[in-house]
Amino acid sequence: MSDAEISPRDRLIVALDFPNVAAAEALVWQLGDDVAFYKIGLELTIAGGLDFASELIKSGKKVFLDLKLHDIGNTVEKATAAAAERGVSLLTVHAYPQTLKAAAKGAQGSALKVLGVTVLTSYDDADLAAAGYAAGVEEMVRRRAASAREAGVAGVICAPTDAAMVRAIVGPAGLVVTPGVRPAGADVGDQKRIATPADARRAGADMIVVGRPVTAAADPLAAAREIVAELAGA
Ligand SMILES: O=C(O)c1cc(=O)[nH]c(=O)n1[C@@H]1O[C@H](COP(=O)(O)O)[C@@H](O)[C@H]1O
Repeated sequence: MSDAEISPRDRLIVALDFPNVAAAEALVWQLGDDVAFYKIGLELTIAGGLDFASELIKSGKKVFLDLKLHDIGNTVEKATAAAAERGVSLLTVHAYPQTLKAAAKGAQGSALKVLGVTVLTSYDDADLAAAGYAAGVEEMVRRRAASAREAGVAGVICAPTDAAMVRAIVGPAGLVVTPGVRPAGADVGDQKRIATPADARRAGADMIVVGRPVTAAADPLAAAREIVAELAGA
């Protein structure tokens, strides 16, 4: 499917960051046909989310398994192959060359798309310095996006504020997915590098990941619909 053929609805991935499957299930039921793509991350995975991922896939939804893998090559390769076996569409690994190459190998021959996490959207230059890195966010994002391209994974996760720069590195075929998305006026929470859905899309994001602005909204369905409408207009 070419980029132009992806509908605005399919560009929204809702993050099911819940402490149990019942809460995630209730939200999916509430959002109905308005949302087709869900992200299952660390919290829900630990609380039974893997079986729930299989159920979602069976019901026709797409699943992004956000495990942000980072380990020795053999472990990453086998874990990626296991995720592919489960039928999830997307899987995250941290964008270190060894890890990316192992994940690319594990996904070989399957429909699974591996995304390399560049620099977390909750990090700024000071956070990288505190972690011992000499490079700032921009240099690190550039380096990691290039590593993802060189390893041959499907794409990257980056902040919407980095999307244009990343697009230039990964090219038109690379998948650019951006969390850290906040509709105008929404609570920022722990995110530091953010943009609105329309700005993320205009900067070159193929898909956006949204959690709390939908899951914590008084009316999650209305919030999701507004985001899809904003994407459609961008
Ligand atoms: O890989 C991710 O999805 C991710 C990468 C990143 O740099 N920042 C980031 O926020 N995320 C995830 O995206 C979601 C954002 O959630 P909200 O801040 O509630 O919209 C969370 O599930 C995060 O785990």
